[in-house]
Amino acid sequence: MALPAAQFHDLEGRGVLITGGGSGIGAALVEGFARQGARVAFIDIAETDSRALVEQLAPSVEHAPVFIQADLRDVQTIRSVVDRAASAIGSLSVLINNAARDDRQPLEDVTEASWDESQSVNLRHVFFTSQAAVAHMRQAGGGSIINFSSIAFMLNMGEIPAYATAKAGIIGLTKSLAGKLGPDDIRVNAVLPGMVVTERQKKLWIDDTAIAGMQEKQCLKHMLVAEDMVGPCLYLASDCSARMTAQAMIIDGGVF
Ligand SMILES: NC(=O)c1ccc[n+]([C@@H]2O[C@H](COP(=O)([O-])OP(=O)(O)OC[C@H]3O[C@@H](n4cnc5c(N)ncnc54)[C@H](O)[C@@H]3O)[C@@H](O)[C@H]2O)c1
Repeated sequence: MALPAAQFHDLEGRGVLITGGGSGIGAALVEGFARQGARVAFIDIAETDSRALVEQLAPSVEHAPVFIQADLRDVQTIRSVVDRAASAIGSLSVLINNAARDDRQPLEDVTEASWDESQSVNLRHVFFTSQAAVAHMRQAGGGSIINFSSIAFMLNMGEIPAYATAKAGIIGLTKSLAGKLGPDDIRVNAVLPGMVVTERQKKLWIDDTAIAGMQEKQCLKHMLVAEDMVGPCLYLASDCSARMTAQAMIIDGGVF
């Protein structure tokens, strides 16, 4: 699957911040928005992949993406990196909270520390990054926040209690933020990907049998890849969805 051919002209020159943009779905989003002519900044903990992505894209897009290295588990640094991103790209109208880490952990092995770690990498930064972005969006006259949840929390998967909790929490957070920020014309929506086959997923968790098993459940018999998440996010970022907020959009090939 290639990136969508559609052009959303209102995204040209728009300030877009993507968390976890260095690899996987985030990297496809960085490329997808950059190819729309948006001014993209992305935050990631991983330097090598992120720098390689900027180098790869810079020659062929109007505005080279700006990479800011940070660990989003560290709440103290979030405000300063969001401010840095906004000043590097000139304004901030779109925030995509995509960073996460879907560690598996059997029930018996969960500790207080591992639970808190999971919430810090999968949920807490979604709130604090949004909180830091709001001032910039108000300045820009409005905005769109897109939060990455997952269908995983609806699949009764026993080995991901903390991750599933975080991804379910993102739906509640999305609705609360949408209620608070609607009067400022800041829209907040969630996306719930299905099984998206990325390099990391293949390396760590899924094999051909798992992919075939999920395709069996999907209405659409295609393997989902990172680029499949780009079109829905372009739509949610664009004025095409101007009256859509507090929603959760499932992109899973029709499992649910
Ligand atoms: N791949 C799937 O099948 C799938 C399914 C459902 C939902 N999702 C969601 O989609 C989003 C992207 O998933 P993905 O598969 O591309 O993940 P990924 O692991 O490939 O990429 C996540 C990115 O976040 C970055 N990151 C991780 N911890 C960080 C931290 N502390 N600070 C800053 N950056 C950090 C990583 O370096 C990486 O670049 C996630 O929110 C995930 O939960 C993915």
